[in-house]
Amino acid sequence: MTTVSVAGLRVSYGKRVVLDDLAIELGVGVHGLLGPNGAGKTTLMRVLATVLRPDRGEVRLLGHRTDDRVGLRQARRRLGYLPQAFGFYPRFTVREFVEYFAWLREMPAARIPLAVDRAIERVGLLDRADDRMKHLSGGMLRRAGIAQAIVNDPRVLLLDEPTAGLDPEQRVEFRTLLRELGLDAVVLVSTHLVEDVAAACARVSLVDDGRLVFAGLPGELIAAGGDGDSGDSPIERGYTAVLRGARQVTR
Ligand SMILES: Nc1ncnc2c1ncn2[C@@H]1O[C@H](COP(=O)(O)OP(=O)(O)OP(=O)(O)O)[C@@H](O)[C@H]1O
Repeated sequence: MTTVSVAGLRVSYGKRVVLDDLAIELGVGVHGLLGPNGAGKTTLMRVLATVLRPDRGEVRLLGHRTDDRVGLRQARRRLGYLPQAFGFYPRFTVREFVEYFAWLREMPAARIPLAVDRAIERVGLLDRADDRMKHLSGGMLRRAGIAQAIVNDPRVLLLDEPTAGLDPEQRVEFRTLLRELGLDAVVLVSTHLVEDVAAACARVSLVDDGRLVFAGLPGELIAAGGDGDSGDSPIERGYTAVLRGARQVTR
């Protein structure tokens, strides 16, 4: 079942059009979002997270249109979002930080304490729950960010470069968490680590210069690559082959 659907999406910053007539449909499961620097991944995430209003196009989250006030509020309650860069009050503890997002997403007060501890536990930060945010390492901050994104048990979870700064052990644990979350939610993960996609994503989309140039199974992306394509792994070679093909078509 499609739970996120975008059609005819156009977004510009000033005169620069960064997403142009983009359409994408996502169902339950983990989806990887790949693309070069500046391709428009974060912009797409921000539109889906309802923090950036598109110039035009239709965005539906869990059946709700985001240009409708009532629908927007309903969708936001079931949304989780880890931005690429996120702010926080440095004196908040990890627990206070996650609690704050539970409250923002209008969770029933009685459910918050358990949900907060569960989210912190799932990212492996329970032993640091009472530490102030300003005392965390970069990778720990990222994990606190993931905890706030999942605290409301979201049906649509948007993670913008969640593995940036995670050590290899944490990255492996995070992939396990992703697969768990993807059992009953739409999870969209943007990353530059093509290997994360091969390991944890059921489907993959590739954006280049504001356009969707590939959507399919990781195996299909791998199959697109050949020995002559650059890359250290089969999926990296598929990635460069698809980009090269898309750029030849537009020239
Ligand atoms: N606030 C902004 N104002 C003006 N231009 C912007 C703004 N945010 C992004 N852009 C431009 O929009 C384009 C798409 O940026 P976006 O951050 O969505 O790409 P990305 O695929 O997430 O890149 P990266 O992999 O480097 O994070 C880029 O050309 C970028 O310079």
